[in-house]
Amino acid sequence: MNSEDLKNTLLNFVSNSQDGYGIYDENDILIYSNEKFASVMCVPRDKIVGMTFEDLMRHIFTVGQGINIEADNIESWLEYVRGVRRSRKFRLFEVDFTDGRWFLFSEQIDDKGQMLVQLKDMTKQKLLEKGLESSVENLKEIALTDELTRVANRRSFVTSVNTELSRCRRTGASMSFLIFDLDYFKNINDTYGHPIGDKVLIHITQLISKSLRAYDILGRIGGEEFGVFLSNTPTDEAYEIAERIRQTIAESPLFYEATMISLSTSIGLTTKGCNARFEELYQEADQALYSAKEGGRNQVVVYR
Ligand SMILES: Nc1nc2c(ncn2[C@@H]2O[C@H](COP(=O)(O)OP(=O)(O)OP(=O)(O)O)[C@@H](O)[C@H]2O)c(=O)[nH]1
Repeated sequence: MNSEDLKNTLLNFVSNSQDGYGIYDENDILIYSNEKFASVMCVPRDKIVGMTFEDLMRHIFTVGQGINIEADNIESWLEYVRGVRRSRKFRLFEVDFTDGRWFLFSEQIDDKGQMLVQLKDMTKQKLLEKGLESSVENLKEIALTDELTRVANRRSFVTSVNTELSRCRRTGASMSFLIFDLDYFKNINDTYGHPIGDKVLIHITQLISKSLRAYDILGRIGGEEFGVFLSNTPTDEAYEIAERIRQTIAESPLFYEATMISLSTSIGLTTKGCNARFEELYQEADQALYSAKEGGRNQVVVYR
C-alpha cells in the first residue's frame, strides 16, 4: 500500500470509528472532528470545527448536555482546566456525562502542539466496576457482621479489639472487657423453640447496644455470648455500665404472643492495661463469667 492509500484508509477508519476523534491545533482550535466526536460533544460536525476548546466547553455548560461540568461558574472551571490541560504530552482520564454515560478521554500532543483527542465509551465497564464495588462492599459487610443480630461477628470483633488495643497502647490508658452470657438460654429454646430463642438474642443485642457509648465495641462472640470492649474505662466505671445493662435486661422481658419471657444475663468483667492480648482479656473475663454463673447468675463479677 502506498502512503496515499494508507492515509486514505486511516482517515476512513477514523471517520467511521465508534470512538470519537478530534484534533485541536496549537491554539486549541478544533480543526478536525469525526461524526462520533461531534455527536458526543452535542454540536453538529459543521459547527464544531473551528470552535476553540474553551468556547466548546462554554457551549456545553450553557446547554447542560454532554460533559458533566460540575461547577457553578464556567470561567472558574476553565481557570482550573487551564492548569492541567496540555500539562503533559499524554493524558488519560475518565469523564462522566449528563446522560449517565462515561467516556475515557486520551489526549496526545505532537511536537507542533497539535492535540489528538480520542473518546471511548466506557459506560458498560463503569457500570460493571460500580456493580463489583458494591458487591465487594456487601461481601465485606456479610463477612464482618453476625447474620442474626447484625452486630460484629467474632472475627470482626477480635480485629476491632486488637486495633483498639494497639491504639490505646500508645496512650498508656487502661480498658475493660466484658462477656455477657444469657442465663438458662437452653431452657428458652427448649420451651419456646429456636425461632423465639433467635428473637431473644436480637432483643438482648438491642438492649446492650442501646446502653453503650458510640466508641464502645460490641460483638457476638459465641451462640449466646457477647463481648464488649470499653476503651479508656477503669473497673468501677465498667462495673457501673455492666450493672446497668444487667438490670435493663432483667427488667425487659420479651413479650411473645400472650407469653412473657423473663431474661437475665451473667457478666464477667476484667480491666487491664492495653499491652494485654485479646486472648488474655477473654480468658480473664470468661473466668469471672464462670464465677457469676456459679454464684447464682444474673450478676456482674469482676476478675480477681
Ligand atoms: N435460638 C438460638 N439458640 C442458640 C444459638 N446459638 C446457640 N444457641 C443455643 O444456646 C444454648 C446455650 O446453652 P448452654 O450453653 O447450656 O447455656 P444456658 O442454657 O444459657 O445455661 P447457662 O449459660 O449456664 O445459664 C444452646 O441451647 C444452643 O443451642 C442461636 O443462634 N439461636
